[in-house]
Amino acid sequence: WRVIQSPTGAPAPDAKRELSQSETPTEEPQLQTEDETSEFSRPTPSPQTTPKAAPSGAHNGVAIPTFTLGEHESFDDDEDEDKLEPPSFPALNSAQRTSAPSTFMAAPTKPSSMAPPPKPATSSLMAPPPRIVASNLRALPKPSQSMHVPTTGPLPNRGPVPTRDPPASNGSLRLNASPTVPSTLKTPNARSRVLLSPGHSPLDWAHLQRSGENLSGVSSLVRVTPAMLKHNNGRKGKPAWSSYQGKVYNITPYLPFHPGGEGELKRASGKDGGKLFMEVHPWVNWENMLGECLVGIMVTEEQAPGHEKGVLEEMD
Ligand code: HEM
Repeated sequence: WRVIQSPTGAPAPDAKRELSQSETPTEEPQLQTEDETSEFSRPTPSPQTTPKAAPSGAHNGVAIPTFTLGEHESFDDDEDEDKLEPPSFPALNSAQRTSAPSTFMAAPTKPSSMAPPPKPATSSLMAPPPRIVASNLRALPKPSQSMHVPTTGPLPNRGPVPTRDPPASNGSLRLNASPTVPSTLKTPNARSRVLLSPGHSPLDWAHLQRSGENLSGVSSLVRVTPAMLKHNNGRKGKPAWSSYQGKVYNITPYLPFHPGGEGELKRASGKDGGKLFMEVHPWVNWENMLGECLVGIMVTEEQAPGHEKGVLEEMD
C-alpha cells in the first residue's frame, strides 16, 4: 500500500498537478517525507517536490493505489506523460520490480514493468473502425437533396387522399366532384349531423335492434333481384331497400335513426348503397348497424324463383 510513493521522492501525480497550481504546502508532507526516507533510505526530498504528495494518496499512512493507475490511463495525451510515476503494481518491493532494476531505479519514465493499457483501436478482439475517406463523405446524400421532406406543395406519388375524412353532408356536391379529387375536400360543410328526434339516438337504435322486433319486413330471407331492389325504393308506402356487398337491407326503420338524416339515407334506397356509404363514412359498420334489417341476398333475374315475386307483390 505504499507503492504510490515514488522512489525518487517525487510527488504523486495528483500532487504534481496541485503543485502546479501554486498551492501552499501543508503540514502533511512532513509525514510523507519521513515515510519515504525510512522506506527507501533516500535523502529528504526537496520541499518543492514533497509537500503535496501525502494528501493525494496517503490516509492514515495508507496510500490508495487504485486511482493512480486509472489516472495514468486517462491522461495519455497529457503533456506530463513522460514524468508519470511508475505503476502502483506490482509493489515496489516485489520480485517483479527487483528483477527489473532499470525501470525501478531510473528517473520517472513510462512504466515498462507493466504492459501498456490496450488501445481499443488496435485490439485484436475488436475490428478497427472503418476508415473515413473524403470520397465516402462526399457520397453521402445532402439533407437538402434526399433527406429533406417538403413541407409545402403536393407530396409526390402519393395519389389522392383516401376518403377517410369526416363525412360530408351534401351528397350532390360529392356526386359532382371529380373522381380524382376526394369529394370530402370539396364539400363546404364536411360534417352535417342532423338533430335526431327524441328516442332516435344511436343507443335507441341499438335497443331496437335487440328488441326482437322484425325490422326486415320479411318473414324469411329472400333472394332479391335487381328489379325487386329497384322497386322497393321507399316511395308510395313501399319499403326502402338498399344493397350492400350483395346483401339487401330494409333501411326503412333506420331512417329516423340515421345521424346523417333521412334524406341522405334515402338516396341509397332502391339501389346499391355501398358506393355512397363508403364515400361518406367507410368506418361505419353497415352490417352491424343494420343486421336485423337484413332482407336477403342479391341474385340475378334468372336465379329468382317465382315465390320471391310473391313476397314482393305482398309487400306492394
Ligand atoms: C344505409 C346504411 C347507412 C348506415 C348504417 C349509416 C350510418 C351512419 C352512422 C352510424 C353515422 C354516424 C357516423 C359517425 O358518427 O361517425 C352516419 C352519419 C352520416 N351518414 Fe350515414 N349511414 C348509412 C348510409 C348513408 C348514406 C347512403 C349516406 C349518404 C348518401 C349517408 C350519409 C351520412 C351523413 C351525411 C352522415 C353525417 C355525417 C357524420 O355523422 O359524420 N349515410 N351514418
